Amino acid sequence: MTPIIVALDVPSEAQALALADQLDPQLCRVKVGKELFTRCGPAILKQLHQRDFEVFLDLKFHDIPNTCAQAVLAAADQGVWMVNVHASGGLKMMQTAKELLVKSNLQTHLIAVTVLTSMNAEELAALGVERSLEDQVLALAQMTHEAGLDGVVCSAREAELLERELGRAFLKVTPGIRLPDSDLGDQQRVMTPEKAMCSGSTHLVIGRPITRADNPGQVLQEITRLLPQ
Ligand SMILES: O=C(O)c1cc(=O)[nH]c(=O)n1[C@@H]1O[C@H](COP(=O)(O)O)[C@@H](O)[C@H]1O
Repeated sequence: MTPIIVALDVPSEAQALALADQLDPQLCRVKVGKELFTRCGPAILKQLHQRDFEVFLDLKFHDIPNTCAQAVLAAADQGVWMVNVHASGGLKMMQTAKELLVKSNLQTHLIAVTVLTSMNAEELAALGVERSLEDQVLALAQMTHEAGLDGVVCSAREAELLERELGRAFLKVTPGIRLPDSDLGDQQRVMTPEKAMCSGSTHLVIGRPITRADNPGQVLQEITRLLPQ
């Protein structure tokens, strides 16, 4: 199965479906994030499922344990393949969400965001975090692992460290993927798709390099060809 997840970061159902219709569900999964979901609601998930896409619902929940767990359950009840929370919500928040999924017999993958790929070491320090960026990613990933979640969102730059410390089976879902000629945009910790896969990423989240291309379907095919088999 493909490691590529295309981020459908567009403001309407029509635009999301027009984009999805240019992508092959054999070559990628899709991600519905805060912008699209807040505009379209769960209807967009149904439309994407009807087109045979597996969906990562990226709403990055971060709340008290009960509220977060119920939101994760609500997401999983829509049949999504993956859902995420912020690891900085803490061990109890993550454990409660995982326990509710297990109790409800739902197979949805639950992962946690460590340090956003748009952040650099200075910005992290400005939040009052005294550890290095890598140590903070590792500490949050270890907590996520302890809580029994399936993996983390991190940058590909930390994937090798996490594979060493937490194993291959623990998912490393890495946004901040850029082609050599892509604009960085707001991303800071970036890597190319091939390098990311060789560094231990298990999944690549790719938005603008595909969605802003003249021919998104063709760029998806080209990236697929570049990946190690
Ligand atoms: O959870 C995420 O998906 C996420 C976490 C993170 O640390 N960084 C990050 O960029 N993302 C998401 O990944 C996507 C990256 O999009 P592009 O920068 O356009 O490739 C966006 O939809 C972000 O919301």
